[in-house]
Amino acid sequence: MTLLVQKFGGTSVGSIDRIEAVADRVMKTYQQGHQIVVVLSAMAGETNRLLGLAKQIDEIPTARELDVLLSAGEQVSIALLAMALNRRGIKAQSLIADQVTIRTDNVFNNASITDVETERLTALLEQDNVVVVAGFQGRDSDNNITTLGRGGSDMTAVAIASALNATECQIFTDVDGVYSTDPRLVPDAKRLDVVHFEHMRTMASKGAKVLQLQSVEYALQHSVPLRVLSSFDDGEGTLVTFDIASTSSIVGIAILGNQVLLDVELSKEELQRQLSLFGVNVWSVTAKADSTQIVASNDDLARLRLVLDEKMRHIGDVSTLSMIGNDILEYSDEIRIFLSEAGIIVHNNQQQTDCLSFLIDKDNHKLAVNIIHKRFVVDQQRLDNPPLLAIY
Ligand SMILES: Nc1ncnc2c1ncn2[C@@H]1O[C@H](COP(=O)(O)OP(=O)(O)O)[C@@H](O)[C@H]1O
Ligand SMILES: N[C@@H](CC(=O)OP(=O)(O)O)C(=O)O
Repeated sequence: MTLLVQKFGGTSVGSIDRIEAVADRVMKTYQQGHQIVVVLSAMAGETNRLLGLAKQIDEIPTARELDVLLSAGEQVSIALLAMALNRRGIKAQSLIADQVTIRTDNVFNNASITDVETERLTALLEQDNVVVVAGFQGRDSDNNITTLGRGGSDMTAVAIASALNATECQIFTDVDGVYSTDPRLVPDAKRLDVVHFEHMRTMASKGAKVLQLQSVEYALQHSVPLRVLSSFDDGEGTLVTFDIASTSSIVGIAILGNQVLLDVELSKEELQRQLSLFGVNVWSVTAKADSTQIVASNDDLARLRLVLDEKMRHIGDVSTLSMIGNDILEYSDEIRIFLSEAGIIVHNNQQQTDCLSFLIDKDNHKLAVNIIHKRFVVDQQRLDNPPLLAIY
């Protein structure tokens, strides 16, 4: 008998019909003789709806109360799925994180899991229950509700899979695996059968939101077998693996959107001091002649305004385009030329061993990712693997 942890994201449980479809899928796996812990996100749009309510009260709501509010979304979806399974004659119980217990540190809104108790999960599994656990939430050492940061249900699933030594942690979502780039932006994107953990980590850190970054890092550290699958269709999905199996040097392209480029009339040192004092994280800090440019998340704009006030000027909405793979640093100049020929301005660029990143205007990111993907993924793979000549 194998033990599987199956996580279903917001779109996969976005309506009663979708929850019924998840129940059918879970029932099928259960009837094949597997033990299953299901981890659910809130129904699609629900976390944002709750966030919107909070912002009507306060643009920067109290962090503790925000977690009490946002964690409510997952409590709804787990109860509905457990009911749907019960109605099918399957024993199922839903548990919020506090009931499991899933312990975290005390960083409200962005907590890290420190420990998952297995006693209650194991007891329920041994009594043939499907256990349906609320993702995204935990409990700190003072008994407060915490949440794990956006996309945090992936983290819940991986931590439970690790604690229970599950055979596989399966992340079911609205695409049928990890692609060479976001298939919603690039119709030509290719599904990867396997992707190496290190590359997956870089892709997640650069905006490929199909897996949450912390969950990939946790799975890597704790050797949790991880697979991304479609909750809509059957198929093998993408296995995130420790073996290096990729034949081509370029693995994929990630886009990190929702960023702003800001110019601040402060020295780099003074700005960094202010940011760390107020605990605001920014992605890049570049000293200019009389000011400092930073790239930050749009979500932090209200807090940055509070800290920096009139010293801060909003230059524009930007995105980071990153190409990930082995031995790719040699492509840097070629990509810059290619982008400039397409009329796309590169505000800044960075490189690390397996990744090249370019900061571009948000309005250009769809065009940029499409042309870079065609030139460096589709055409390159054609060159690497020419089609065999047909012999008649
Ligand atoms: N390289 C990629 N491969 C697959 N999907 C990607 C990639 N990059 C971005 N995505 C996006 O990730 C989405 C799935 O993540 P998310 O919306 O968080 O799902 P869920 O609601 O199931 O947690 C896909 O719909 C797709 O648009
Ligand atoms: N509901 C949370 C947690 C989550 O993981 O959601 P999803 O799996 O839909 O990305 C969020 O919206 O961030």
